[in-house]
Amino acid sequence: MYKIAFLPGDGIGIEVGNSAMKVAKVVAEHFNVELIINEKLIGGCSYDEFGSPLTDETLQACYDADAVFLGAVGGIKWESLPHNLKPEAALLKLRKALGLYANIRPAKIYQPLIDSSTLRKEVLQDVDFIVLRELTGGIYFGEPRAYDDDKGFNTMIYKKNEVERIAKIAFTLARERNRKVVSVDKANVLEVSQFWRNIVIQVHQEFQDIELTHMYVDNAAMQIVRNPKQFDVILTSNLFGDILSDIAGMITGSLGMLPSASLGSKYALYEPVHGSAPDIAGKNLANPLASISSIAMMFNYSFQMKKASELIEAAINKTLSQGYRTKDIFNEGDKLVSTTEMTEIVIKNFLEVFHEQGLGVFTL
Ligand SMILES: NC(=O)c1ccc[n+]([C@@H]2O[C@H](COP(=O)([O-])OP(=O)(O)OC[C@H]3O[C@@H](n4cnc5c(N)ncnc54)[C@H](O)[C@@H]3O)[C@@H](O)[C@H]2O)c1
Ligand SMILES: CC(C)[C@H](C(=O)O)[C@@H](O)C(=O)O
Ligand SMILES: [Mg+2]
Repeated sequence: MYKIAFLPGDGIGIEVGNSAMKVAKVVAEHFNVELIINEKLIGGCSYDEFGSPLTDETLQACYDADAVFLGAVGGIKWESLPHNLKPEAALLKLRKALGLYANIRPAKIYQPLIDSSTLRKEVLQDVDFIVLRELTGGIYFGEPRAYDDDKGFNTMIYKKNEVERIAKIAFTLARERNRKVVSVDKANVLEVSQFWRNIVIQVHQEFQDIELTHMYVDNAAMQIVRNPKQFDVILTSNLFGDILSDIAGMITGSLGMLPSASLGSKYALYEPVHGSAPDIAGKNLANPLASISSIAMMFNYSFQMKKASELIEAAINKTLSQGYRTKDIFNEGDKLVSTTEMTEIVIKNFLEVFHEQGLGVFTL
């Protein structure tokens, strides 16, 4: 039995969150696992209901769960609230409270989408890398921070143990992959980045089988678009990782394709990389695949159900190879479908790949 804290949030978070839960239920049922889904408010909708974007009740539901799924938070309606009441503050507080310092954002090209990107096919073929973003430190959390009529400031700060633990994760992940880590920083300008680089080099002493290189963040942004195949694991700080992972999103054709896992020593949260997309919210247009793929990561990392995770990914691939596309990845000749239709087709394909593999009575 596994407990999921389900926080759909705002905008398309609700639509793609529902898709994710539908898939999770079907997958669990077929693997003979009981899922208990505990739905709670977070973000703007929580502010509207309780005057706070993150309540103790929601936080407690996350502490009590085996895994958290979050849709997205934010929207125009809440943009002028004070910083601590903004929907986004809830997400940051949640990440910090759960100690989710390691954010894994895989950028992998789904073969059927190779012609849908704004980038050329030859550039994209075989691209498969991870942006490993430090998630509970850096400028997102540094003090002091404030603004008034004359000035605004934030503090980019990293402590030794924060860099050490994320660097260890990077090298460990690389060991299971192609054994290459590029640490991305701005050491030519920022002291905090020089410190980051020094610590990464120190940690690397214990991982001599892994190739370590360093790259400035401006160059890295360019290299991801120029030649993404060169990357295996990109290790970077909170702010740089936020920006680089959206760039990496375009490799997959759309932000709506990019999943993520945020892990700490005790808790785990899964969410699509994209936001609440106010421009398409409530129209059944959103691409649910980033969320469904985040569910695949949940089954893999939190429930240790690798087979289930692989079959979800196989179902996504099959759906795409059949030509089904939401609007964000649609090209002439494709079959245009809504969020809910895409979800139903992925579920149908999951059932097919499940039975094709002769897993009719799969028990863990
Ligand atoms: N994790 C989160 O909750 C999260 C992440 C990013 C942004 N946000 C918030 O979301 C709000 C909107 O931010 P934004 O517009 O900069 O970023 P966004 O990711 O919401 O949208 C950027 C663009 O991508 C499109 N898009 C995003 N996800 C899509 C999907 N699944 N299917 C199809 N198209 C998709 C949108 O329509 C939009 O054109 C803001 O309030 C922001 O703070 C939240
Ligand atoms: C909504 C915002 C707080 C968040 C971030 O900046 O971390 C988002 O952009 C993301 O990438 O998860
Ligand atoms: Mg972001």
